[in-house]
Amino acid sequence: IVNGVDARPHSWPWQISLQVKHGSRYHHTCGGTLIGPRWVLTAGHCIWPGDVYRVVLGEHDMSQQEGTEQIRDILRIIVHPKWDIDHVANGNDLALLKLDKSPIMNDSVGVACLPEAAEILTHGTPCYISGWGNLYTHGPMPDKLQQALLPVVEHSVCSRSDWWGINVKSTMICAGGDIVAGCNGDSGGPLNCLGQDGRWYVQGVTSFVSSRVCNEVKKPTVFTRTSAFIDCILKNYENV
Ligand SMILES: CC(C)C[C@H](NC(=O)[C@H](CCCC[NH3+])NC(=O)C(F)(F)F)C(=O)Nc1ccc(C(C)C)cc1
Repeated sequence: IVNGVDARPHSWPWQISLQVKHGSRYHHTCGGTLIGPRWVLTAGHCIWPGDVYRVVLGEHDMSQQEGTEQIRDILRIIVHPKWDIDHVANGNDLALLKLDKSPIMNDSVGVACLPEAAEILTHGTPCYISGWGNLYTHGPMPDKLQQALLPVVEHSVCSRSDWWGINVKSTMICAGGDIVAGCNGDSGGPLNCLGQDGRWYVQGVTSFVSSRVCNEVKKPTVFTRTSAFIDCILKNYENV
């Protein structure tokens, strides 16, 4: 996250770190959201066939053992059937991970709320992006989870030709701008938006930013709109 701040530890208890195995060590590759006792939602572009992953929950400072971390292996990975890594602008940048067993729910680990199917964010809804992505383009990863308030950019603006144009679909949400933005490593993480009921809802899954600079003017961060995939998510819930 570019121009974010350290999150208060465990204030986004559904935020997970998706870690990929290289040799004998695992390292953070993407964010994700715990949406059920044994289910994590992340981005399709985070999953590479043949790689081995694990999920770390209750994480805050990656450089410390804080005693709140819980590590789980993944039983099953379901990438959206229409996700195409060569056509990120087509959308469907989602994957579901089934954990081998549920983590212990406590102050540091909890399940996120998902929006109603087809729900559209009202203009000006406060949304925070969270993640351990780069602090700036080609910059370092932070140790501590970062967060930033991202203003939602309505579709009519985001799809202007000098903004994202036709690369942004109605199944996506744009948020942020030339100050705050997601960056490499924030992929798959949540866009946390405050609901009318005072609860936080995960309205987006971090998908892409400009390939030139993470916080490029008129290229806000683009998220997969979770409310467009509720039926799809729930269908998998029951079947696997
Ligand atoms: C150095 C990084 C930041 C490059 C940048 N990466 C990204 O935006 C990757 C997702 C890449 C998927 C496709 N390979 N996502 C992220 O970094 C995230 F913002 F989610 F954290 C990118 O490729 N962005 C991109 C690629 C294609 C498009 C087409 C829609 C034109 C737009 C942006």
